[in-house]
This record gives sequence, structure tokens and C-alpha cells, in this order.
Amino acid sequence: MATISATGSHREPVTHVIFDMDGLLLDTEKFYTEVQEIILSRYNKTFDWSLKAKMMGKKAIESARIFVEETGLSDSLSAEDFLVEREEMLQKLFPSSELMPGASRLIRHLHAKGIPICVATGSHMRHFVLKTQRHGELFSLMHHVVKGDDPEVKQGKPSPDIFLAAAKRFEGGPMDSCKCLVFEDAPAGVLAAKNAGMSVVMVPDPRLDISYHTSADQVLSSLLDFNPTEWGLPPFDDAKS
Ligand SMILES: O=P(O)(O)OC[C@H](O)CO
Ligand SMILES: [Mg+2]
Repeated sequence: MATISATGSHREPVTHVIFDMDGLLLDTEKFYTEVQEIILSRYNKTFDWSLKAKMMGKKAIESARIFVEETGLSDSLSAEDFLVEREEMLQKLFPSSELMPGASRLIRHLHAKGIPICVATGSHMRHFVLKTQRHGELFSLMHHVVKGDDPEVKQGKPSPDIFLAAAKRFEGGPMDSCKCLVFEDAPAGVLAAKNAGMSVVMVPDPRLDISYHTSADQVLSSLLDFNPTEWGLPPFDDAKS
């Protein structure tokens, strides 16, 4: 089934599109999950999706603090030491990052039709470079990329900072928030987009609790299921009438 849920029956036509990156364009959330499971197993603890839901989409240090506090490890493992330990493993995994289904098709379609597109990711510059090194041509189609360590991003998602910065940097910006459509996979990212006054399509991992779907304007099981015309965007050339 294409659409999991659509909370808003009335959709404002949009003119600009902002993509999240990790877990939405790139299949990188699995790397974070893998290394966090390894670290927790040293303490005879298990990682689960209720913790994952709280961490994903956030800046590294913000999610690290959540990790050590929620797992009860803060007395034996600082957020900073957790990041050092995680980093060694992540650096080996990120260069093999693959695209999520439908990401290339949607980016190329919107770019070809002249729709301004950009990326707003909680990832900092060094991780962004590692993750996108096999996808440079595709990411070059973005008008701009706002990263988590950008000076204008004072607070990570669910703060609206990153999406407001992204809307500001389009040609002729700042764009009206109501004209911007955000694609997100993370609960914090969906809230950030709503806090910025934007519409948001959520493409969540199926393991995420469905209670996190309620803030999104539309929930899809894959980017392949997105219908641009529902949002006033040009149809795919191969769309069936
Ligand atoms: O989902 P993103 O692209 O905002 O990235 C956030 C973190 O780096 C990973 O959860
Ligand atoms: Mg994400």
C-alpha cells in the first residue's frame, strides 16, 4: 500500500522541496543502529526502537546524550566518549552508504522539472562527505545542503533552525514555509518541519512505532510511492493517468 496515512485532507501546493538525508535519501540509519548495538552489548544491554526513535535525526552530541542517559550508562560512559567509540566504527561503514529506494528517481525528476531542491541533514560536514562520496553527481543536483554543524543551526531537530536556514538559502529566499515540502524519516525531523511551519511527508522505517506518524501530513512506505501531483508538483513522465 502506497500511503500509510494522510492526516491532512487539504494539501497546500508547494513550490520548493527539502530532503532529509540519513534514513530518507541514504540507507545510513542501519549503521548507527549496528554500532550502537555493539556498544550496548558490552554492557549486557540491548538497543531497541524506542531508544532509536529518540536519537535519530538529531545532532551527534544531542543523540549521544540521549543514548547514555536513556540506557543508564551515564556514570560509566560519557556522551563524548560514546561518540569517540562510535566514530571509529562509523567511519569504516559510511563510505559504503547506499541510496534508499526511489531517492534517485525523485531527485532527478524534481531537478529536471526545475523544482528547487535542497538537503537539510543533522549530519556534520565530515560525515556528510563520507556518506555521499559515492553519490556526488546526485547530490550536485541540490541547490544547497545545510548540515548540522552549520552556524545557523543553533539547535538540532526538533528545533526548526535547520529547515528555516534551508528555506532562506533558495534563490529569492527566504521562501514561505507553507510553500516548502519536507521529506523526513525521523520523529524529531517531522516535528522540526512542523515547527518551521512546513508540510511534511514522512517515510518511516516500519519498525518505528506508528504513534510517531501522527504529526506528519502524509506517511508513505517508500519514496517510490510519492505522487508529486498531490502537492502541486509536476507528474512523473512515466506516471499512469
Ligand atoms: O537524518 P538526518 O540526515 O538529519 O541525520 C541525522 C543523523 O546524522 C543520523 O540520525
Ligand atoms: Mg533522517
